[in-house]
Amino acid sequence: MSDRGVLLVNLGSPSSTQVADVKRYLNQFLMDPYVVDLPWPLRRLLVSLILATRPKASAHAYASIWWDEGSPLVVISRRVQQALQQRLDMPVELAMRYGEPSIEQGLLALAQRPGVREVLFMPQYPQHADSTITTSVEEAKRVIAKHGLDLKLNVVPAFYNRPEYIAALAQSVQPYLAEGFDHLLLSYHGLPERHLRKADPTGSHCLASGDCCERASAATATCYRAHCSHVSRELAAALGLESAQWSQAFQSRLGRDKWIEPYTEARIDELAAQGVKRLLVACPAFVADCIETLEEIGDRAREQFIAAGGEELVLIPCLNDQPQWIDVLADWARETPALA
Ligand SMILES: C=CC1=C(C)c2cc3[nH]c(cc4nc(cc5[nH]c(cc1n2)c(C)c5CCC(=O)O)C(CCC(=O)O)=C4C)c(C)c3C=C
Ligand SMILES: [Fe+2]
Ligand SMILES: [Fe+2]
Repeated sequence: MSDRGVLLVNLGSPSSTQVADVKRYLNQFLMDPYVVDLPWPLRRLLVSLILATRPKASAHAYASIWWDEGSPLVVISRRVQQALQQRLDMPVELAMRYGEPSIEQGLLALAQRPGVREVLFMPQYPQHADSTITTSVEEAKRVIAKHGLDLKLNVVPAFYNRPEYIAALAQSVQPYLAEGFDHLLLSYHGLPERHLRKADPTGSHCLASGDCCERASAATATCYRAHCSHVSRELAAALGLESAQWSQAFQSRLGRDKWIEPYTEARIDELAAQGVKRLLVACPAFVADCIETLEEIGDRAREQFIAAGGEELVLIPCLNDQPQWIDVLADWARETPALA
């Protein structure tokens, strides 16, 4: 038996679609200083304002996509965990940064497994962001210190540039292209521009010019937008697409700050105005379908596109528990070098 265990980590969902549960989840999520990066008093004030109205609207949105077994994100992640467990000779646990199963529960479960001393910490995010990966790693460190766990954390980094990920994504998108399409929109989760600047170790590269993300720099290693652009370019190349056949945009903006552009909402209207009738949308910031894909794109963006003159918007499912993706995760778990 291995001295390693795997912890798959994703964002998490409310425990139910009740407004009170959604409110509790949003409070935990938005009070995370890596997500709303304001000093505590301002963060508390802003989040309290958001919590006055958003839980009701979000609960309604969650209810529209909820499955009998629970939140799609958590149910799919659980399926991935189980499928991965069948391929690996080491324990595999699932954890969510917000809600349950928590990172604390996941790490404690691994710590109780005889012989496990190293955790392969696998955040399920293709692109780096402090609001996703950094906060999860920091939470894991906090839990290890709090319980004095004898566990080493081996973090598998964002995989935007791993050819196996691009190949699995291309394989999942290809059948939809084969059915005919006018345009493929790659819609990524958005991020406040301020987060990009903060993550830039050079302090001067990100957003200094329109094409900063197309040029290699010391900032590239932690630049969310550069990672998205990399995935888009590589995916389009793998699919043999011409530049006019696809574009990239950013969804899910919250609040009044400037987030990275172009916004998906604006792009949907532009594409309809350009005469696109059959629009395919893939969401490569997510490996599991969730409220952001199923409700925001599959329901709301579809309605918007049709109202603007489009005929059909097809949401391409995330990698979810597709076998080719589970194989990739299993290979990465086996091949990640042990910590010294
Ligand atoms: C300041 C707000 C937010 C930042 C920054 C942010 C970054 C970010 N999020 C994801 C992935 C997911 N986000 C999801 C839901 C979601 N995201 C925000 C806000 C920010 N996200 C909110 C308020 C919500 C909840 C839903 C809503 O009320 O609209 C989800 C889905 C969760 C689910 O249960 O299905 C995912 C996944 C990434 C990758 C990211 C940074 C790049
Ligand atoms: Fe989000
Ligand atoms: Fe950048």
